[in-house]
Amino acid sequence: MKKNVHILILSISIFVNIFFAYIFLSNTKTNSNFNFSIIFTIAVIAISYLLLKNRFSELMPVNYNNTVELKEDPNSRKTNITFKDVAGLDEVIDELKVIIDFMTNTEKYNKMGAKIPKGILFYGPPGTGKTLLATALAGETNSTFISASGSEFVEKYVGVGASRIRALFAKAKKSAPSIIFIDEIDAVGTKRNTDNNSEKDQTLNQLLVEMDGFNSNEGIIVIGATNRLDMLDEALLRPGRFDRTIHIGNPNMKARLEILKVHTRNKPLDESVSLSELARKTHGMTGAHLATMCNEAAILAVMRNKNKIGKEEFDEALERVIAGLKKKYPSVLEKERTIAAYHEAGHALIGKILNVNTVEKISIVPRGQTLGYVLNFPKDDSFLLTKTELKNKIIMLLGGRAAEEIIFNEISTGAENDLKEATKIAYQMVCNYGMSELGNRVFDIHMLKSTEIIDKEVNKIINNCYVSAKKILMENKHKITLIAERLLAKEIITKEELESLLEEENKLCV
Ligand SMILES: Nc1ncnc2c1ncn2[C@@H]1O[C@H](COP(=O)(O)OP(=O)(O)OP(=O)(O)O)[C@@H](O)[C@H]1O
Ligand SMILES: [Zn+2]
Repeated sequence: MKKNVHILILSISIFVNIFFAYIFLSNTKTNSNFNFSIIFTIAVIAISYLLLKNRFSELMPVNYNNTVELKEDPNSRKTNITFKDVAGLDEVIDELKVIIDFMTNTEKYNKMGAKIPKGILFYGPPGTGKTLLATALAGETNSTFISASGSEFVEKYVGVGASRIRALFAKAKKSAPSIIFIDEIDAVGTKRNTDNNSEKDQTLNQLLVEMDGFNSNEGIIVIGATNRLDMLDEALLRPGRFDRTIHIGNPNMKARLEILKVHTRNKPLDESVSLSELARKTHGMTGAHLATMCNEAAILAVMRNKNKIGKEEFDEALERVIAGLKKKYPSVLEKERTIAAYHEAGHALIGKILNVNTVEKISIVPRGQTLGYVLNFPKDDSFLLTKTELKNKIIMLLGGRAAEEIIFNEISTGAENDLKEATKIAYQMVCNYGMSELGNRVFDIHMLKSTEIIDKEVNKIINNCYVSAKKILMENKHKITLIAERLLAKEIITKEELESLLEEENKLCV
């Protein structure tokens, strides 16, 4: 209520109070008047008291009054962060542009009867910019950014998770256009139990109900973020809910350079600082690490009374971040990176020499559990594979381990998936395709009393293929080194780069 109205009411009630007190004192002789005066006086005093109480409580400091609602909710705000603040995620940003167009030109889509996704799910390692990207999307579309964390529904608000979800959506509708961002959505979104009764499941059910309940043209987009896509309940990923999933991975060297540029944008840098050199040295780091590193370097420069941040500060800041990382993932940065480079070079070189698949890209940018990978596709959609083609596949799969053995005289656990795949193909050759010395027949492994004869044939195939892999790589040892060194310097080699690298080498050898 407005302050002036309050004062007016108070004055009137005091005046009426005095007036009736006067009537009461002058009319005590008649009983009915007496009773009326008493009741009325008490009522007026009570009303005055309540009004006064409210007035005082408004004047009290906020923390004495625990029913006061925060006027400015820090979790719901307009933001001026835009895509200019997000670096190295150009492909993701391109994908999000259609959402921006929808939120800013809703009519155009409505006319065509086009439905835009209600929910987008960002998944990938921590610190890669998922929250930042969601905030920037709100900034670009001038939407209200409403954020919540999945864990707060089940930890902080035990028993009220479902109603918090309802409130979240109600707030979003009231302040549309808006973006609801639910970080750590896995805390509420993991697969449900069959009894559906737990606090988490009730919260998840409410989230599903709310997502079904709003219309995509109401100007609300829900963005979820998780590091564990595999743990989510499928119901969340159904059309009309989080039907777009976007992977946000660790940045490669080019992306790291862009991120460094963003985080040094308003920092005075000394000429000695080379951002590309820093991008090269920060392999395995996320955007969050890079942001921390730039900030640490700036703090060091202030402490040293410098007016510009120099190379020394960056080197020291880098060491601090790496020291933190090393504690978390011992030796991921140098030793494993080198092993990964030679391992992937082994796969790629054999793929190229035996013409197995088209090698599209070789990378040692860590992804999930793997430290590197060779992206390769079959040359055509062939339905049939020959025995030689299957064997060549196995040789290529074993090329990673063979390269490790040749170069380091030691093997690592990095070949686990390769071995699984190679063994699977070898079993199929023996049991399904009749491609072993056991003849042109199939075997149902579950019907056999002993798998000894099968295992023997499988071992023979694998061992022969491993010998072939080592032979090929030994004959081309300098090429493995060439590819691995390029990988260590650039992290990613494209199909074209691999071709010209090997061509140059061939010319030199002629
Ligand atoms: N691509 C990027 N461009 C610029 N800055 C980035 C980028 N990625 C991360 N950062 C910096 O790191 C900070 C933390 O990133 P953010 O919180 O968005 O990561 P996240 O993926 O949401 O992590 P989490 O999974 O831990 O919530 C950002 O505020 C920003 O300073
Ligand atoms: Zn491998």
